[in-house]
Amino acid sequence: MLRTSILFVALAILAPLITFIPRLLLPRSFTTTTFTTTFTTTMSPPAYSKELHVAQLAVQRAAILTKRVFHEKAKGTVDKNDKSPVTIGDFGAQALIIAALRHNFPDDAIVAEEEAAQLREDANLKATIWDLVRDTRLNDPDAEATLGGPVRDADHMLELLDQGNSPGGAQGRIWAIDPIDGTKGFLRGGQYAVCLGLMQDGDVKVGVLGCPNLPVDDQAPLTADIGSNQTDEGHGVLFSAVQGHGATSRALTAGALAESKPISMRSVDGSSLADATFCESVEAGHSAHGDQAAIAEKLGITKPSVRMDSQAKYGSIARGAGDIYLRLPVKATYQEKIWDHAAGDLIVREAGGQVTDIHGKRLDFSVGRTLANNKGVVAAPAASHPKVLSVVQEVLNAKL
Ligand SMILES: Nc1ncnc2c1ncn2[C@@H]1O[C@H](COP(=O)(O)O)[C@@H](OP(=O)(O)O)[C@H]1O
Ligand SMILES: [Mg+2]
Ligand SMILES: [Mg+2]
Ligand SMILES: [Mg+2]
Repeated sequence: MLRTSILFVALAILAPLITFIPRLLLPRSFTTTTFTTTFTTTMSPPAYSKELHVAQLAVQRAAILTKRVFHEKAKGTVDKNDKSPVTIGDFGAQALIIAALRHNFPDDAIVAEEEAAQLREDANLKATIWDLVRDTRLNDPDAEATLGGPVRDADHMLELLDQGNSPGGAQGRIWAIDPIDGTKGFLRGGQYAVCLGLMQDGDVKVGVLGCPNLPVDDQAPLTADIGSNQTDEGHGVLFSAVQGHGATSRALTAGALAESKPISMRSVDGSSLADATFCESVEAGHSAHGDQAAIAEKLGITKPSVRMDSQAKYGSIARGAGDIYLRLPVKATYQEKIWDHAAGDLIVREAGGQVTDIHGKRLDFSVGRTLANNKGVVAAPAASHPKVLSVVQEVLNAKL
């Protein structure tokens, strides 16, 4: 009897200590939900995991729509005020992505490239885009439910499209959407990308790029050619990155996410640049081909440049299919748009690259809808970036 009482008293004294000491020893990321009774622990989810998941599915769903338009002869092209083209694919993809973001993150701000004004004045255009948006869904019911299911009606589609009008800036959570980057490539039958990035206080935290016309194989040689059979199973890549967690690629699907693989840039240092592959825009109006050729020559690069539309360039160098991406300004007054770079900048840096402007400054996403504080883009493996940048400056200074 006495022994049992002593045991009870000892247990009463020890029990709180047994539950308290392990809490002191565990890192803060562990939550001790039912610790006192069962000693089981659960890890808190990695940073931005929900945002990443929603972004990946939203890009996949939008890419289903863009692929349908890509394979049609009539892509419903209209000219925007700045004379650049926009298609029914751009509008439809943007509406679908904003619908998914609004469903999951109703309080977040959105900076998106397109707006609904032209659709409000053109009933046929609105109806054509609505047909596409209404009929596009992921073939996995859980994945589709994650995105909130179909858009309600054509008028709601217009309201969604116009919700990408945030001025951007340095505060809070802001998504950047380029529903089709490389619209000119899209129209030509070349590369294009569906792009989505999340910024927190002006810093890119999540980046996702859907590239329907890139080969799935990370090792496939870098080429502007998308292959003779564009519906080929071997095409379509989804690149992703979360700040501090590396970059991945996976096959782009029409339903649930495929398995991912980590990606990294090739290790090219300043002394091995002769073997490097550099890529640049197809459009001569978007970057200075002549300056870029002079830089490549000074770096001792012998292979011709690979010309490719869209942020597929960022994805391609991030997975080591190419090495350097140069985007030197054609016009001193042009301001790059944040949606043209947010996702790609993070994916390249998380894959072991460095991305700066021609002055060596990191791209600054905190000053509005454009990269007003930057000029041009120089992206390269981190070890060779200083050398590439010094040659960029040498060539540009020689012109002054
Ligand atoms: N003068 C210019 N200089 C640099 N970029 C430009 C430009 N005019 C348009 N662009 C941008 O270049 C993007 C395409 O890049 P790339 O040449 O790498 O394919 C376009 O995106 P959209 O196609 O989304 O409009 C557009 O925003
Ligand atoms: Mg455009
Ligand atoms: Mg773009
Ligand atoms: Mg675009």
